Amino acid sequence: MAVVELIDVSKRFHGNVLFDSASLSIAEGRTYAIVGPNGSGKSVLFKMICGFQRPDLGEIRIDRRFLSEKRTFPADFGVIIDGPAYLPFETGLENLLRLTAIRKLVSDIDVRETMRAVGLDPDLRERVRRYSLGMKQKLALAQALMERPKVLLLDEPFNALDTPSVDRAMDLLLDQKRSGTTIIFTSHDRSHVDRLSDEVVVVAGGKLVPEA
Ligand SMILES: Nc1ncnc2c1ncn2[C@@H]1O[C@H](COP(=O)(O)OP(=O)(O)OP(=O)(O)O)[C@@H](O)[C@H]1O
Repeated sequence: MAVVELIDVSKRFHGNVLFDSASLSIAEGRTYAIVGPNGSGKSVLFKMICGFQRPDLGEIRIDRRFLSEKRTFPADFGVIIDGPAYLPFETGLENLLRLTAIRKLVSDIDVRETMRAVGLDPDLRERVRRYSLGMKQKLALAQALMERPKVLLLDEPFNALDTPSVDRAMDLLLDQKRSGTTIIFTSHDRSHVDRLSDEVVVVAGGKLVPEA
């Protein structure tokens, strides 16, 4: 079964048609790059997959294994969409530990290890409010990866990262891919798309079209 399936999904805002009966099937263990110009609807697509926004028409099916018991949104996905809201007066580690305390799937040691893996010092006393753009992006990556989800939904995961940090993030995601994680991501950088993806899907004319 597909991990995520979009069936004839339509979505518009104030007459601006983003999706017009678009369909897409995401197979387990594959990595998909979603590409398209600014404003074409990539972030809206991700929000619809997560259940933050609803399609006007059509259906989005998520494999039941990834749905939490009482809810209909995919709790078991690791997600980066629109920089998550952190508590500005707490450190990066404190913010992440608040999140892992909800489900208790991983230990404090695991969280520290994930922070180091993305290039953040877990013992840094700096409050998140003082973080640079790149540090916030690393925190978002750590947040998405820390509970070792089987599906990653990453809107611009390499945004604001310097070259060594992009390489580090890329290696981490390639590791995830090798271990069978399903990844859906966007990037405006073709070299990132080529290095990471198995499939490229283009948002064009309201449809989701596999790149030839
Ligand atoms: N909640 C909303 N209400 C009204 N319009 C919205 C809403 N969310 C998104 N839009 C509009 O939908 C369009 C697509 O936005 P989206 O952020 O999905 O584009 P994108 O493909 O991710 O672009 P980029 O490459 O710049 O990140 C934009 O014109 C945006 O203004």
